This record gives sequence, C-alpha cells and structure tokens, in this order.
Amino acid sequence: MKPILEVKGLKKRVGAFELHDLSFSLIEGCITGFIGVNGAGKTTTLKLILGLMVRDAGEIAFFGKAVLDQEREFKNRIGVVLDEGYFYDELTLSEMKSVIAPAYSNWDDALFKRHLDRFGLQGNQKIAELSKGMRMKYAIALAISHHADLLIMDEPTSGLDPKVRMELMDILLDYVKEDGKSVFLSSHNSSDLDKVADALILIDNGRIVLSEDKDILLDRHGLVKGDKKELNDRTRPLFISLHETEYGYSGLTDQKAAVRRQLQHALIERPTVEQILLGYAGRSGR
Ligand SMILES: Nc1ncnc2c1ncn2[C@@H]1O[C@H](COP(=O)(O)OP(=O)(O)OP(=O)(O)O)[C@@H](O)[C@H]1O
Repeated sequence: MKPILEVKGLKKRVGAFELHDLSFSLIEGCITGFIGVNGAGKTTTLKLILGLMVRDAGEIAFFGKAVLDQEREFKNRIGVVLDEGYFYDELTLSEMKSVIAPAYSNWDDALFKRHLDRFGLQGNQKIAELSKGMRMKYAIALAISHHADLLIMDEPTSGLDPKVRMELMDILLDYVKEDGKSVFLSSHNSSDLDKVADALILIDNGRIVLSEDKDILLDRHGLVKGDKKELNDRTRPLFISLHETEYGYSGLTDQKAAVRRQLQHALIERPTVEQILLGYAGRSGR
C-alpha cells in the first residue's frame, strides 16, 4: 500500500500551544480519522499540511513528492472541506461553483452535476437556503468534482444530526470505493469513525499518541471493569487511564494479557474509538 501523504518532524508554535515533532502517514484507499479532544492540534496540523500556515520545521510529501516541488499538481489532486464559512450566501449553488471551478485544471462539470443530484441539491438553489447538512454536502460536491484523490476534511460532522452524519459517512464510503481515493478526516466526534475509519491517528496536546489500523488498535486495547479491591500498586500501572467509583472501576489498558492474569475477576470489553480517545486524552506532555 502506497503512502499518499507523509508528514515527518512537523513542528509549529502558535501562542502558548506547540505541535511537537509530528510524524505520520496516510495510506491510499483508506479513510483515516484524525482524532483528538478540543484544542489537541487537529486544525493546526491540517492547516500546515495545506500550506495555510507556515511550519517551523518538518517535511510534508504528497504522493511521494515534497509539497513545495509540486504545488499545482497537489492542489489538483486534493479536495478540501475546512468549514462552511467560505461561501457567498447570496449566490446560487451553480454560481458559487463557477467562482471555484476555474481554480482547478481538471474540474468536471458533469461530475459536479451528478454529485448535486445524488445529494438532493439543485444548482438554482441559493446558498442561504441550505440547511447545515445540505451545506456540508455541497461543500463535498465542490471538493471532489475535480477528481481529487485525497479528500481532507476538518470536523465535517460537527453540529449535524445523526441522520445527516450517517448520510455523510455513506458518501465518504462511496468515495473511497473508487480506486486510489482516500479521505483524511478530523473529528472529536468519534462515533462516526467507529463506523467508517480504516485507520486512526490520535493527537493529544500537540503530540501523536497513536497511528494505527483501526481494528488492530481496538483489538489491542481493552476496557476493563471490576471491583476496586483488586486495584493496588501492582495492577494500577496496567491502565492507560482509570476511573474509580465508590466500589468499582473502569479503565483502558493496552496490556490485556497481564490484566487477565492479575485481575482475575475483571471484565474486559472491546473499547469504542471514543473510549480510546478519552483514555489517552490529556496524558501527553504531563
Ligand atoms: N492563531 C492562534 N494563536 C494562538 N493560539 C492558537 C491559534 N490557533 C490555535 N491556537 C491554539 O492552538 C491549540 C490547538 O488548536 P487547534 O484548533 O489546532 O485544535 P483542534 O484539535 O483542531 O481543536 P477543535 O477540536 O476544538 O477544533 C489551541 O489551544 C488553540 O487555542
């Protein structure tokens, strides 16, 4: 499998916040979820990758070539959905498209029309009339109608209801079905990623904590529940994080075999992406 994006030693300081030496890569044909709690550094990382902010150090390569050597080429091969704020509300969907399309040498009008049809949108609708979910679908139609190979999205499901979130996830799954297409999607709402992500990159306090195939990651970790009496100086270190109540506890571990041996009455469940995210959140840089 080819890496389509490689980030090495990426550093950036913004105010009091710092991205520390980030390194990770995205594999072709996958939906990769970029997860982290609010303020972990997701948007800053995406902006650096897209050249919307200047990095302090590090290398970024798309499709095997350094970004600086092939700016035009990679712009044509990438689709971006950063937020919903960059449309002119008074324009129709077709008029706004005509503003954006000339920026891409491989823009495909017929493909754009097919996307609008599929998403239930009409070219003569005013942008101001779109609901939040329709706006997001429109943003995706605009981002992928120049045959982009990699779709980069920052918090696309934020503020959307569960039905629309599901529809969006289906759109992304359809998109990666086509050969060579990939998605890199940041989110702090990890339940969507439970369903669709192939790989996950977890950022916490400006550091990459995990970068792995989703199923391997979920198999490797366990959500452990049991009686507090079994917790002691020997068993506590088996947990990445531990939540104790009056009698019981629940904790995330990546040492399932040792937990089975040492905490014989504990229940071990497969965690969700959200439980992994919460288990690691706030641990970096302590
Ligand atoms: N221009 C800036 N000046 C100062 N601090 C900034 C600036 N931009 C971002 N930050 C800080 O950098 C940190 C990371 O922000 P970033 O937006 O990258 O996080 P995030 O993971 O995308 O969070 P969210 O999920 O809330 O969007 C935050 O503490 C934020 O306050």
